[in-house]
Amino acid sequence: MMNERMDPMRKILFVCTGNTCRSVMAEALFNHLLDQRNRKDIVVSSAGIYAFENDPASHEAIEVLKNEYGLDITSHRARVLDIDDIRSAWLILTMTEEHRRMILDVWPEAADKVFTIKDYAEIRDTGSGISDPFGGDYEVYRQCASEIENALMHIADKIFDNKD
Ligand SMILES: N[C@@H](Cc1ccc(OP(=O)(O)O)cc1)C(=O)O
Repeated sequence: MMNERMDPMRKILFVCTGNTCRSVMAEALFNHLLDQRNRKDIVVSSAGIYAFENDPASHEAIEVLKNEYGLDITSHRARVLDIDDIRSAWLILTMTEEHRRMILDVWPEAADKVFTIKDYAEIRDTGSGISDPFGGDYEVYRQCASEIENALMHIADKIFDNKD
């Protein structure tokens, strides 16, 4: 992986399919974690492999983040992953193995910085993916956010412990 001393702002990019549910929640939850730990050296963003540009976050994702975490994602607008994202990212965390493979099919040069979020968090439970909550109810989204949050806490510990 790129030596972080080359760029004081490390960019972490979360990727899902539509950039209206999982990666948006991951972006907001990780930003929240960074605020809590007073880390200003990491920039977070998100994108989707098949996003419809400018779609807002899904209603359920907005409600879950507001009610369960006090976070406002109403200003989010979906966007498609592009080459600039790939080049500028220090770390790219995908929701599923399929997302990871799709990225590497197009940009094999990114192999050393693309991981599924669960693999990078070293969580080995029921498979390596965060399932798509699209079309599910509030509880499905609440569980999805909680699964993402758990992975992100492991990732924050890993990044900060190893890189300080
Ligand atoms: N299934 C949607 C696209 C979509 C897929 C997944 C999805 O969830 P996420 O943002 O977590 O990838 C959002 C939107 C459609 O066909 O309109």
